[in-house]
Amino acid sequence: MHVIETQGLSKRYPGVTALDRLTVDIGEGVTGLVGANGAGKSTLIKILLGLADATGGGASVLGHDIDSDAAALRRRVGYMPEHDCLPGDVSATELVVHLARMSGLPLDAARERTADTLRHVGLYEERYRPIGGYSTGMKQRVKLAQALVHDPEIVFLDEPTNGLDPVGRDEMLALVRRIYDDFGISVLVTSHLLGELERICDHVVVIDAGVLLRSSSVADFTQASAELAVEVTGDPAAGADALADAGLTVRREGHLLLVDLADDATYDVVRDVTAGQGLGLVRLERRRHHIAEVFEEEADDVHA
Ligand SMILES: Nc1ncnc2c1ncn2[C@@H]1O[C@H](COP(=O)(O)OP(=O)(O)OP(=O)(O)O)[C@@H](O)[C@H]1O
Repeated sequence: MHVIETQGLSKRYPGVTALDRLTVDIGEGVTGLVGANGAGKSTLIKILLGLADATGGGASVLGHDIDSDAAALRRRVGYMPEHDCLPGDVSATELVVHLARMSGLPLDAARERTADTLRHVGLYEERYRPIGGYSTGMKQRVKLAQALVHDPEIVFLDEPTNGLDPVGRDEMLALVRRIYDDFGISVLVTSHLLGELERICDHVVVIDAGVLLRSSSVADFTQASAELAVEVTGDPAAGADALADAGLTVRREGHLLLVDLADDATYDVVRDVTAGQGLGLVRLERRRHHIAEVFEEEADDVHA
């Protein structure tokens, strides 16, 4: 089932085309929306939420048309905006309870859901202190909590790792993944960093200057290459020579030997040759691409 469908969706500002006839279907799970700054990620989210009007084409979220059925749609979605938009003089608890009530929850349920959600995102005693004194990481968690408190079926997270240090990024990415794994809530998450999305997403949509470059599963993006990574104890140069003598195509990358994988017999040849040379085999694995490499290759093709 598709949770998001767009057909020829466009958004033109005077002098700028933020989205250019975007047609894409997005299924359940965690989907990454990737693109450089200004690629049109926030614009797409705002249009899907009904916060901005498209200038062409159409879209639906959870089967609701974004134009004719926007109120019903908004009851079922959560939104974490990109920029800092939190009032500094109220606590996380006060803010999230307030927003839960605006989403229609009775007071008792709003309080209970707020406590659960803030605990889930990792805010504990601090939740009673004014938000103005929070770190960036804590503010991002409050924004995430308010997107989840009314138990939506899909959440839009706009650059949730923005401004976080590496540890904070890892924690936030783990939280994002758990939104789907623990609660079955689908996620559309944006980032300009391909590498971080490949770790947590099932599917990735890449846009550039408002144009769809690619939409595919992360597994397709990172499909195994026809190359074996071999690591041996001892001198890698000797290992490379011996493998080449055995008829394999080998190149060196630091201490790794990269061997063209002709067929399954290549594994046996590597094992026998390294054993014959008295080299211990530390690693023998089929290499996987990283999304960033694939993306760079495609970008090179486009610009060639
Ligand atoms: N209200 C607006 N008026 C005019 N141009 C706009 C407006 N909002 C966005 N744009 C332009 O549309 C393009 C897409 O912007 P958008 O914010 O969607 O990109 P983004 O991929 O989310 O990037 P970022 O991560 O920097 O926010 C940019 O060129 C931006 O300058």
